[in-house]
Amino acid sequence: NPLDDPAADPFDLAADAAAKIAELTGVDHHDVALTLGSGWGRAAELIGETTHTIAATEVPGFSKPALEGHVGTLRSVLLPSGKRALVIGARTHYYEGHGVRRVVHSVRTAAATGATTMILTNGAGGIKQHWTPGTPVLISDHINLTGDSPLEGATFVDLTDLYSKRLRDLARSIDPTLDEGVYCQFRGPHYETPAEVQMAKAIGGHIVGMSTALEAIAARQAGMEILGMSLITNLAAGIQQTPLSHAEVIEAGQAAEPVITGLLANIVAA
Ligand SMILES: Nc1nc2[nH]c(I)nc2c(=O)[nH]1
Repeated sequence: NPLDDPAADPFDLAADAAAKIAELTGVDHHDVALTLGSGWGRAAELIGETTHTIAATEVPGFSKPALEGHVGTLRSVLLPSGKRALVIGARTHYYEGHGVRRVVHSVRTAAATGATTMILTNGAGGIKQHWTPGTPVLISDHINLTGDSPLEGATFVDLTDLYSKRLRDLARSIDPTLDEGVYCQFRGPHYETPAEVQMAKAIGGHIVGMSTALEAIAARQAGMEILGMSLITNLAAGIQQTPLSHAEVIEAGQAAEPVITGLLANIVAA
């Protein structure tokens, strides 16, 4: 992967990726980009007409996803409004150990296609007791526990209102029952111990996951407005009395799919 070359410029590679997407789709500008996390995979079918589907491996800097449940494609979707959405079904997780540049390449590429709104979705563990598996929640802020950053050098970027309150209010105007919470990104790939979940709770977290925070920082650096949403597919360790299982996670995501993809379709159409 060209991003593995320390001498490579990640922004040049994002521009190359955007040019490749334009070449392969004939679409030279996208307005909004969506990253589909566990359980959100079907959203592209509901938000508009998918006119082009590209294998992510055909685009510079993207790689085959390590996680089943993630499709390695990029899709250009024509929205009812006539705007264009770039749907990223090829998320690289930080726990894959390929470095943070690979994790945020899709966001930088989306910005290079012209997108000014970045919608980051994920599957995550819930700390609030009343969140049952299959509950979608808005991300109000994050706590980055990775100890890493996509920003390099003296790049001091403000992260106030990182998860746009305007877009959260828009989402709530569509579904007033939507709750929100602070997302804690752990490195993973292991799930948290009950003690780590209690730590996350003690420091003000409501959601635990293994993605999103680093992508959001890169999206802010690119000047994008960000909406983050988590599908609570399990209660975090210790909050729920039974052990976590990946199978349970996939199952809860599938059950919630029609609800959350309809929500996403309405938000994007607004
Ligand atoms: N860190 C973390 N990530 C997750 N992703 C999903 I789906 N559930 C979890 C969880 O409980 N913890």
